[in-house]
Amino acid sequence: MSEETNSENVIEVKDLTRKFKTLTAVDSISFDVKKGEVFGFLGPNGAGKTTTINMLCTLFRPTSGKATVAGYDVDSQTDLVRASIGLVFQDTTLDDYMTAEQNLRFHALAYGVPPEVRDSRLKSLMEMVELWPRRKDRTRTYSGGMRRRLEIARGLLHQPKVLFLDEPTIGLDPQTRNKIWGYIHELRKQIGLTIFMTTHYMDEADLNCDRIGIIDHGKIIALDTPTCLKDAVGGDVITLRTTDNSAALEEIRRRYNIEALAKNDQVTFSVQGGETFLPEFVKSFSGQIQGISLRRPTLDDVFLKYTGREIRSEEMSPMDAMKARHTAWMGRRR
Ligand SMILES: Nc1ncnc2c1ncn2[C@@H]1O[C@H](COP(=O)(O)OP(=O)(O)OP(=O)(O)O)[C@@H](O)[C@H]1O
Repeated sequence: MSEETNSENVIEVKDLTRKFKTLTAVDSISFDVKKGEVFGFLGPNGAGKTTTINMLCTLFRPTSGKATVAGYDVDSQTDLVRASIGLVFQDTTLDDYMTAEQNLRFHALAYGVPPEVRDSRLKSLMEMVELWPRRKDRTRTYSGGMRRRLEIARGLLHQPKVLFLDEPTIGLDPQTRNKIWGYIHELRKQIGLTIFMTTHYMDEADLNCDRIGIIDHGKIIALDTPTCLKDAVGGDVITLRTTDNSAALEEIRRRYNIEALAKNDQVTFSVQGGETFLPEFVKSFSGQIQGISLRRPTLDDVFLKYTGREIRSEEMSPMDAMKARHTAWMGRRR
């Protein structure tokens, strides 16, 4: 029996925590995702995105806290949660020696898709991801982009309420990335599917997500629509290079009461009405300006505002990330 508390929310997360020995990978996070939303989970490598997805998909048990997906508890109603979700992970989980169609048929059997709808569903999903003509080919002959598209089709075969996508566009060419976003938006429009996805790509999240949660060191540091997150940066972003950046920081603080950030030989700060501020600033600045630019804030600026760091500054090794994901896929609930 569903325990849904708010029919609008397809995912509800309260104080969810996951520890690995002494490391707290996810640290008491709380958020909700509404039906039909494209919700993006954004953060640097090792921030806790995949661990969160793994808990919501019932692959990892929470250390503490609670989460429901489609109204079912991720810890005590795992089978019901699994039947309600589709999964697409970064690393492929297709069987290379089967054809694309066999991979999908196998999934349909495993998920108990009724035989009378199996063929028509399979065809329409393979057509959606433009792989119907290649259905008889073994997936080991598929490109990375084709595999990801097939995995999306497979994840939808049992008509889940939520599709979880872990870095769905990582490593793909721009054309395939656009296609994948096209499918996601189409699915949301046609069947009101809820999408929960993780990404490092700030620009994609900005363009495509209804709301974004930014996670860092296991904690959600900001959560809102992309527009509201960027508005909170406080205006236009000015980036300045001078011969003496500490003197520049001091002058900006003294004259404008703004705490600028010095990073990578640059000083960054934000102001309202950048177009009028900039010429006035250049005229009256007492130091030597080597370069200056003005732009609208991006989600990178949002991350910088809340953490004082750039999102790409901390990278977990690819091997580390692969190991974590492999462990999850082996299905060991730990
Ligand atoms: N199975 C595991 N055993 C031990 N530590 C783990 C395991 N899985 C993840 N971790 C650690 O938990 C932290 C969060 O990892 P997680 O994979 O959730 O981050 P992420 O934000 O998804 O990173 P990425 O963007 O690289 O996928 C990292 O420090 C990672 O090393």
